[in-house]
Amino acid sequence: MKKVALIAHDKKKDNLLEFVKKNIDIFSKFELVGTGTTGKLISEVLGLTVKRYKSGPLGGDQQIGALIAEDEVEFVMFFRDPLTSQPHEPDVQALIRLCDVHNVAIATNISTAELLIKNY
Ligand SMILES: O=C(CO)COP(=O)(O)O
Repeated sequence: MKKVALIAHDKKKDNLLEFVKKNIDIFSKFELVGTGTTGKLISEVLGLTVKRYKSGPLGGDQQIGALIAEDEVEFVMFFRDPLTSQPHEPDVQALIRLCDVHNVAIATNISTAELLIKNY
């Protein structure tokens, strides 16, 4: 079973939390990985085991990108905040690029996430 990656920018964390909670039966079937703060929140609030990497601005997006490059990731939920400037925007773009390079599904908003999760 491949991993599922969970990432959200600060203003989108509640949305991701709500989405994972709503689909907890599906998410609990996967090995979950996430960036630092997102992973902590999901494991603390929902009680799921999430392997946490570094916080996004400190390299977490790149660590998740490395898992994608190793073909270890089934899909990515990355709820981005397009209205707030991110100091690590190049890392965000690199992660999305690697999803395209390796043909890994990535949902960057709830509507896409809803469609994606219907496959599972
Ligand atoms: O910044 C992020 C993704 O780019 C997310 O990082 P955190 O989960 O540590 O907030």
